[in-house]
Amino acid sequence: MEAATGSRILPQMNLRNLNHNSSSLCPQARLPPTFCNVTKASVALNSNSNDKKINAVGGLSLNEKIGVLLLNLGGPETLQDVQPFLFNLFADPDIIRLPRLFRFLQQPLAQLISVLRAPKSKEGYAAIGGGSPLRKITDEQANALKLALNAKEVPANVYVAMRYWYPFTEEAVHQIKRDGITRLVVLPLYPQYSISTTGSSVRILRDMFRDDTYLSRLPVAIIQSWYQREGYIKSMADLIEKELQIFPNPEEAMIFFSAHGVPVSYVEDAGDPYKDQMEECIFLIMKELKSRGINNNHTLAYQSRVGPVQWLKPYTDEVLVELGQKGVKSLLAVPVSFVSEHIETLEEIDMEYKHLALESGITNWGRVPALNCTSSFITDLADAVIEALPSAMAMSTSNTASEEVDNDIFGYAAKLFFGSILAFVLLLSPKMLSAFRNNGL
Ligand SMILES: C=CC1=C(C)c2cc3[nH]c(cc4nc(cc5[nH]c(cc1n2)c(C)c5CCC(=O)O)C(CCC(=O)O)=C4C)c(C)c3C=C
Ligand SMILES: [Fe+2]
Repeated sequence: MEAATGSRILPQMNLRNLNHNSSSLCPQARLPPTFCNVTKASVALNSNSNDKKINAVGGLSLNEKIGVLLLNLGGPETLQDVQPFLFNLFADPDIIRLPRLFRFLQQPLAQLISVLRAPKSKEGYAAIGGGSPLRKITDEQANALKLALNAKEVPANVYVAMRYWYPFTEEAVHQIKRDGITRLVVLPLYPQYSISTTGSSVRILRDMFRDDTYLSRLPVAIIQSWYQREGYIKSMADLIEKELQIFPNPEEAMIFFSAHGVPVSYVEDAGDPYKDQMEECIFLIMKELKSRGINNNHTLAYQSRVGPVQWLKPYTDEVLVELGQKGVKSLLAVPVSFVSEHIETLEEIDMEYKHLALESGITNWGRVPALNCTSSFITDLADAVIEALPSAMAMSTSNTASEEVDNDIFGYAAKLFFGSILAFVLLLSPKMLSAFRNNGL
């Protein structure tokens, strides 16, 4: 079982500094073991007496019908879609994290915030052509991945499951059932794990799978994060190296990693490993660049904050101004949380941040494109799928992470207390609500 135990999808298990309350939970974010430990999962496969005919891919049966489920966020395709898309996003308890007692406020709050936010979002989508390119690019990535898997003699169907817009996760899962898939790999298109992205999509998958006879028996492997994979790191380094060549003095350009932010409370209270994984990811990309003789200065900042709470710092807009004031003249922006072009690269970075940087004294601006269908990257995703396949096992029906956390009386009391304050602030303070109209306060 070399593919499962030696897999490069496992090293994230070694991350320090993660917040675990229970040894039976997954280090990524208090998930049940089924969702994280592919090494354990491989035991289940070995004990499957139906696997008589064995093929080259980690001892799989030749009769397997393999599926790959790509998880992504989704985006509005037209300006009319923007408010309902935002409603779906803010109605997600992994995005607006209310304590249980206040969950009844989730939908009314989502309605309110989506209506308040829609004008600002619409402006952004209008500036990039009237809608998100995410569906088109994700479909292209799915096709490219299918071809890459075929080239490696692993025929598979590749499905796209969006969290907040079409094609919704439910549609993809129904298609998987209709196609009679017998083994599934779940691959989030987020290199780093966050409760708000991969965590949220996996939570709804788990709910769907638990309640369905066919799905609850389907062997599934979930790749929680893959930012450490050599193929991904090298592909990112290739893009950076190429883009640096465009600067008049490439060695003088500051490499500016701009990651999507999350509220600080995700990391500090809920144990989101996102920040640790992001920092390690940047370290690995810089190490790869150094091995190629590229020793530019670099920095990491967080973009796209929404609402009246503290997000991960430093903030991209503030750092850009500071760098300009300090005399940095050349800057290469590198979006690093996401592998497709989307509103936050095409509008926020290419328009808003570029404008701010030039205004602050930076004269040479560059931006690394998103990986999209870069062939070395797609080939690496295909390898990740193949390595994960042998470890697929049926999803367990054990308690969900949130149920376990909610059993903690002190956590519950704290949630009640902070929840009351949050509800008060959100519902009674129009000033705070206005924060959702713009980025941050
Ligand atoms: C309010 C909370 C939000 C959290 C937490 C969050 C985390 C998060 N998001 C991405 C990637 C994407 N976000 C996108 C759109 C988007 N995200 C939020 C809010 C949060 N994101 C909003 C309100 C929106 C809508 C756009 C806007 O109004 O600013 C998208 C889709 C972009 C598209 O082209 O349609 C992506 C992708 C990550 C990686 C992340 C946490 C790590
Ligand atoms: Fe987002």
